[in-house]
Amino acid sequence: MQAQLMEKKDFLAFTLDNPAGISTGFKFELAQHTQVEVLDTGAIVFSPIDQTTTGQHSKSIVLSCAVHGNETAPIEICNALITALLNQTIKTAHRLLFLIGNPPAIHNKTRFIEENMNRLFSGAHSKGQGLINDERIRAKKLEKYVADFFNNDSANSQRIHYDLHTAIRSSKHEKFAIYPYRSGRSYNGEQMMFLAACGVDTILFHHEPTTTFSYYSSEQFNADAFTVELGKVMPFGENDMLRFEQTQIMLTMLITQPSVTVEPYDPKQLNLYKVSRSINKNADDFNFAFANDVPNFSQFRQGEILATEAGKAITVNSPVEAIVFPNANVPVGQRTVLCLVPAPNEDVQ
Ligand SMILES: O=C(O)CCC(=O)N[C@@H](CCC(=O)O)C(=O)O
Ligand SMILES: [Zn+2]
Repeated sequence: MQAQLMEKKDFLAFTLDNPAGISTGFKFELAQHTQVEVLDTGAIVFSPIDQTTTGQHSKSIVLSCAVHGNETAPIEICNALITALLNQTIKTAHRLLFLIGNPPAIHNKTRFIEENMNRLFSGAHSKGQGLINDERIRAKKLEKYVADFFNNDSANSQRIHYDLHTAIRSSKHEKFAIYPYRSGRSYNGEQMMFLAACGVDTILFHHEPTTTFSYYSSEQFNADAFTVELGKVMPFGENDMLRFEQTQIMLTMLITQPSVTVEPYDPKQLNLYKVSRSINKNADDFNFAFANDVPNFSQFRQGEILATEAGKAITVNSPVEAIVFPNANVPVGQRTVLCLVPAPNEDVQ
C-alpha cells in the first residue's frame, strides 16, 4: 500500500483507488523529520518527528474536504498540500490530519450518495435507524479519526479544524466561513483575521448547535473550527485555481511556520453576520419565492415573502434579512435556508 501511495505521491488518487477503505493502516517516515500515518482511505496524519520525541506540538490542525463529494476545489487544495508534504517540498511544523470525507460521492460527482454527511456528526450517524448507510458509517469513522488526533496532542496545543467546502450558488461574498455556535466561549479574533488573510472576509456566527463536522470539533474538542466556503461548486478541471491562491499560500504558511502573524482583530475588515433563524422544511410542497440564481447573501426587506409551504407564506421578520444556502430539495425536517442579520457586537477576543 505504501508503494502504491508513494509511486505517484497522490493521496487523492490513492483514496479514489480504494473508495471503500483499506484493510489496514500503515506508517512510514520522510527523511527522519516527519512521520506519516495513513489511517484509512482519505485519512492521513503528518507529525514532525522531533516534536513527537519532545511532545512540544504547538498546533494540531485538521483540514477536511469532500464531506460533500462534488465540492472539488477544496479537494484539489488539500491534495496539493499532501503531495507537497510527501514530496518534501514543504515540511510541516505541526501535527496535521487531512480527511477526504466521502470518496464514493467524489466518484459519483455528487454532494452525497444517500444522505448529506454534514448532517450526521455529533452522533447523528447512529440516531434513528442507526448506521444504515455508508455515509453514516463514514461519519462515525471520521469522528473517531478527529477524536484520536486531538486526544493525542500535547497539553498546550492549539486545535484547529477547517472543514473546506464550496457552495451550490454564487455568492455576493465569494469566500465565507460559518463559525459554529460556541456556548460560553468567546470568538477568536486572530482566527478570523487569519481567515481574512486567506481571502475569507465574511463570517456567519451560528446561533445554535448543529450536526455539522465543524461543530463537532468545536464542541467536543474546543477546537477553533469553521466550515469554510471557498467559492462555487465546479467539476474537477473547471476550478480557476488562481481564485484559491491566497488560501493555498496561507494554509502553507500555517502548516510550515511555527506561527503566522496576522493583523490585529479589526471588524471593519470583515463582513459579520449572525444567523437570525434557520428555516426548516416541514412539508413536501416547500418552495422559495425567489429564483434559483439569486446569490447567497441577497437581502430581503421586512414583509417580503421568502418561501411558501403548506399554503402559508414565510416572510422576512426583521427590517432586513440576508439568505444563505437556500435549498428546497432537502428531506422534510432539514434546513432549507439560513437567514442572517448584521452582527457588529459579538464577543470576540
Ligand atoms: O451551498 C449550499 O447550499 C451548501 C453549501 C454547504 O455545503 N454548506 C455547509 C454549511 C455547514 C455549516 O452550516 O456549518 C452545509 O450545508 O453542510
Ligand atoms: Zn459543502
